[in-house]
Amino acid sequence: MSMGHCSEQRTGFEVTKDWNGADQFAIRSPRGASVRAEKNFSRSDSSVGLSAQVCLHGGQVVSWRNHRGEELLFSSSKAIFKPPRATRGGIPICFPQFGNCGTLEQHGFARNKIWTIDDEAPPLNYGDNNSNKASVDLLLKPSEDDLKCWPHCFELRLRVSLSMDGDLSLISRVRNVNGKPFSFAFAYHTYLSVSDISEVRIEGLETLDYLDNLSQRERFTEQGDAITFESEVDRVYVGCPGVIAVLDHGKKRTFIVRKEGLPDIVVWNPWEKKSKTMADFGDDEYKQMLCVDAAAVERAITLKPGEEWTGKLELSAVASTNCSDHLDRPGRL
Ligand SMILES: O=P(O)(O)OC[C@H]1O[C@@H](O)[C@H](O)[C@@H](O)[C@@H]1O
Repeated sequence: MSMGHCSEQRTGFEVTKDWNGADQFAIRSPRGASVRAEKNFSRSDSSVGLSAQVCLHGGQVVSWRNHRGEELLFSSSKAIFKPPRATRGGIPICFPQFGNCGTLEQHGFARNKIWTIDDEAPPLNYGDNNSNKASVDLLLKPSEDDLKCWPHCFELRLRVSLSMDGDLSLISRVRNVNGKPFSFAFAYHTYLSVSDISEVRIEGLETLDYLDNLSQRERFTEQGDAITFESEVDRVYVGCPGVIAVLDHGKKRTFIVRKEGLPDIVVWNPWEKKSKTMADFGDDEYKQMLCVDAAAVERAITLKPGEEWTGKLELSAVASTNCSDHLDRPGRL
């Protein structure tokens, strides 16, 4: 049975079974923060309090809970849990393609594959302090079938960490182990759970250019003070700052989205009409979700043989919608 990489900060790890009988890998940190990897997603009752769950199917984070045990990521009540299909919710990984911009399946194949626990994850050559975090390392390598449709040998590593404050971080590394350069797109397709989409606004994307997927990717410039929602939105904001805020006035909560190595932010809500055409969306559930994806979409990332790319997403949930709080990193929910 596969055991995960275990650093000295961790007090223990366990392999259990979920209610489908699939392997589930859990690590617990000294103050009880836990990150759990499951082979298949299940609606298991995740431990109350600070926690995150990661599926080996898709390398997908499917749950992130604050100290009160409140779920911070959206999952559809009609999500379909049958691999190879990605489940609707959490944080699917889009790689090596985003959307339908290429010859591969929508959003690439990574979200539909079974990843493995990475027993020997190389150290991050990157200023990430992993102390006081619970983390799990996952790995995806291409199968023979993957190589037939995307003939590039790669290693895609994902470290999912939960800090004692409850911040969730995802660090991905793509290494070219191929003889030739290759290019790819990448996105953390992050389904945030919100009270009601009409109560939500995004700050930090004002005045930026975006490609509107609802208008054949035509380029526009954002005019408003902040982004609010009254209809379907599907946009790629390009060249974004490293931190933006998603304010949920209904829940009096702010998500702080920090990113590195990922220049774009994709904002998506299908709204009522489109969500009704999607079998894995519950009635009116579009109101309870907002996808805010840290991404490299507008321009592909190119790696020469032996090169590695790193992209990081860090999410914090703050119990306030007072703008001035964002930068001060106040106490988490
Ligand atoms: O239904 P999927 O494949 O998970 O994609 C959902 C949406 O994902 C978004 O990120 C895209 O911008 C949308 O165009 C897409 O519809």
